[in-house]
Amino acid sequence: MSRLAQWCSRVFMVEINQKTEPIYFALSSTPSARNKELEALFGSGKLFSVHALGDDRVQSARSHAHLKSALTEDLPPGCQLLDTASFLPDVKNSLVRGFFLRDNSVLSSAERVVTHLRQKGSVCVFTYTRGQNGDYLCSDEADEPAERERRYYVTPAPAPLRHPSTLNIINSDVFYQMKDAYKVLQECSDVIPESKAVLELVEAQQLELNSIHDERFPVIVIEGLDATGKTTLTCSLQKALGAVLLKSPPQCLAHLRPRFDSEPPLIRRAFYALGNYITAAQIARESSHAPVIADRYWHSTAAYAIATAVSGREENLPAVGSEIYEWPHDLLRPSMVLLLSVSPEERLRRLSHRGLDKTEEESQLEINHLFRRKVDEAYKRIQNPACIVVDANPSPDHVLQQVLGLIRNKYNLQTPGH
Ligand SMILES: Nc1nc2c(ncn2[C@H]2C[C@H](O)[C@@H](COP(=O)(O)OP(=O)(O)OP(=O)(O)O)O2)c(=O)[nH]1
Ligand SMILES: Nc1ncnc2c1ncn2[C@@H]1O[C@H](COP(=O)(O)OP(=O)(O)O)[C@@H](O)[C@H]1O
Repeated sequence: MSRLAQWCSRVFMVEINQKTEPIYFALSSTPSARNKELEALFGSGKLFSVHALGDDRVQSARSHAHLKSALTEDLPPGCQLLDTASFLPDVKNSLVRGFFLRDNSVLSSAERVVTHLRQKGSVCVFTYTRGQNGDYLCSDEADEPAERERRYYVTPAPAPLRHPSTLNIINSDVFYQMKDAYKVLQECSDVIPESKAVLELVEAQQLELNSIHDERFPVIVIEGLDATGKTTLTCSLQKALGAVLLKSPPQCLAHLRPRFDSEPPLIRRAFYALGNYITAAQIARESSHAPVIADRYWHSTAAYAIATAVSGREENLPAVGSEIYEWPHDLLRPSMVLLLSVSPEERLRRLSHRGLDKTEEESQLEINHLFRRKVDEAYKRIQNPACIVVDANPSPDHVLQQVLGLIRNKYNLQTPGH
């Protein structure tokens, strides 16, 4: 069966932008009635869909990232590059991300770029052309000549029940067992040697964790977007409670973060997930003799991963109660998670005062209110434990007293010297 024939069971989703509904279409051997949405999408010019190929999930993830930068760099002005994906409706792990090219340039120069990529053999390219009766046809240059005689028509497809971007989240964007994240970095170790260092640190900490059982003192996690006041509050709590201050990712991984922050989500999220397991071992050790304050933990990892993976509107997030928001059963659970909530204006004021360079995701937060809203909503949907939202707009001391009150109400924690 030709590759194009194999893709006939799939639905394609093309996102014009983050605010409008995507356009869905499928390929069929029979033409369909004309459809204004497809007319708007296919309109005029040369059209291609391009998907990176890879022998395994690590190679596919990295090829997709390289393809995006290659297309962004090489495509001439006049070409539109749209995020696309193909999937089997409501089938987990069936999502294949790619790009849809609309070439309105004078010299159809996108075709040269696409042909070059196809010749390198690293991508799957479908070409869309307008038929005599005004319908649209799809062809695959890589198909055998005999196969190319077959005609595949673009036909409208209904929107699926679950937004396609939620199909691959489990164990590609968010990990629910250490061994699944561990496996991703094992698969990377030949192309990313630093993976070995991370795996060695995890093994060392896990050995230690197995020897620690009792957790006598509370473990309080402070969560929130950048510049909501986590660092300020966690330092004050450390002093006020005589607590041990930890963070995720742990300090022992700090020098490796830039390396993994430059990798696609599959690898980056596995790195952060393993960072949480190392932090968990440190929490288990320290909470046997003192209260522990953690600056970020699994809520950050899951919320940023989910908000990044789920494209389009906030409504596309997995529904409240979804398994996607469930805490990993093999990850130490904190006693309390406090989510610092600050108005967008106050947060920007603090960010500008802080003057530190922002991570790529924080830069995203500034230019993309939609992304920020999705991170915030994902934080609040995570269960077991759920976050307690704290108004962090007031002064540092007011926030500290508010949080100390919450902690003391729940635990009989005395301030040293009181
Ligand atoms: N800590 C942490 N950050 C993550 C994770 N996934 C994505 N990120 C993003 C969220 C933020 O954009 C950035 C946070 O980096 P840091 O943890 O170093 O926070 P930083 O100390 O820079 O800012 P902060 O003052 O803690 O908000 O990394 C994760 O699993 N853990
Ligand atoms: N409650 C607060 N009111 C006003 N400014 C604050 C408050 N908490 C922190 N800040 C200031 O806001 C900036 C970001 O605070 P920080 O603790 O680094 O946030 P985060 O760790 O969440 O990124 C810093 O300049 C800090 O001095």
